[in-house]
Amino acid sequence: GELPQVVIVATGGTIAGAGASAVNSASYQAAKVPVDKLLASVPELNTVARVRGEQAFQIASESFTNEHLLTLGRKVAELVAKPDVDGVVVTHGTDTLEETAFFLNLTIHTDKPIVVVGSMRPGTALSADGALNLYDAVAVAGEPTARAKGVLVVMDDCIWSGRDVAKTINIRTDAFQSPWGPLGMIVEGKSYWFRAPVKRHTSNSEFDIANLTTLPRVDVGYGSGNANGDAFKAFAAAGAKAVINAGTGNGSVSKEVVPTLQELTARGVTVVRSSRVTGGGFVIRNAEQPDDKYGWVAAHDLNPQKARILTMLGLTVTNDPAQLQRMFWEY
Ligand SMILES: NC(=O)C[C@H](N)C(=O)O
Repeated sequence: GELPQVVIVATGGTIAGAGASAVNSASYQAAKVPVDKLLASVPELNTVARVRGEQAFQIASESFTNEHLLTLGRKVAELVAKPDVDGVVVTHGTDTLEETAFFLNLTIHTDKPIVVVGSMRPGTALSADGALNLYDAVAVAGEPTARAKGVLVVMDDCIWSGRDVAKTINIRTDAFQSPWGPLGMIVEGKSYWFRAPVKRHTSNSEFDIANLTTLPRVDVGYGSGNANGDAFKAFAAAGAKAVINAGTGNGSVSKEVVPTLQELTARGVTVVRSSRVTGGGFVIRNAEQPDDKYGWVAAHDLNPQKARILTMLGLTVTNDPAQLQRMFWEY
């Protein structure tokens, strides 16, 4: 039959990176190779889809801002609205890829596949992983079976939900993991599915960025031994509308920090309890801290950086902690 039409929106990252020599797998410059060159370097893409590229940005993903998220979101929404586009691939640095994937998962109202992809090694390196990752991502984006599953992340032969996948190691090609496992595998251009997300996403999301020019400021404070509330106070003083506590363990909060967070709540700053546990924090309401009494929100299984994304979007709708908590259960 006819090949699906897939648009590749390039944002930079290591998948567009270049090093001085083939042994440079870790020392290189991200965001160097333009999208047309990237596409031309993998001619096999043309066997799974009719592809064209658009250069949205050329940046390393650690420098992604809220403005980048909004601009990218609008670009992707515009593309999926076109009848001649069957799917979209976003190439992205891996450092904040999980945040952008979750953001798109919550804001693009479509059933068409949107796949976010990156690489751990630049294209100039021995055993570069970008070419196969890109081929896999394009194949998945052109797949009818990938529709209505939310925004996907393809890395290292695995298909993940953009909701809960996260970068868990920065020096191996199997960098991305989710506590709940991959949704499927992509092998030789064919998708093999095992499960589908049950959380609200894309077509079924209540969030709308069409008329937004900014997102509310939300900052993340990190929990550790000997913690204090100074960073949270500074965030609030600088204008944060919400703070995420990247808490220890179950989202626990040091008794040194609790009074600061209570004070912020009293001043109208939303407090969200997440967990710094990398393999999968799981924060339960009113466990560790009395959230009902304090008016706090539990981030459930969303890591602090993903909790920031949902909190920003939630605050565009409401700052009622009960409504925000509902969102953390539903998305
Ligand atoms: N592997 C990568 O893509 C890392 C790079 N610093 C980035 O996120 O843009």
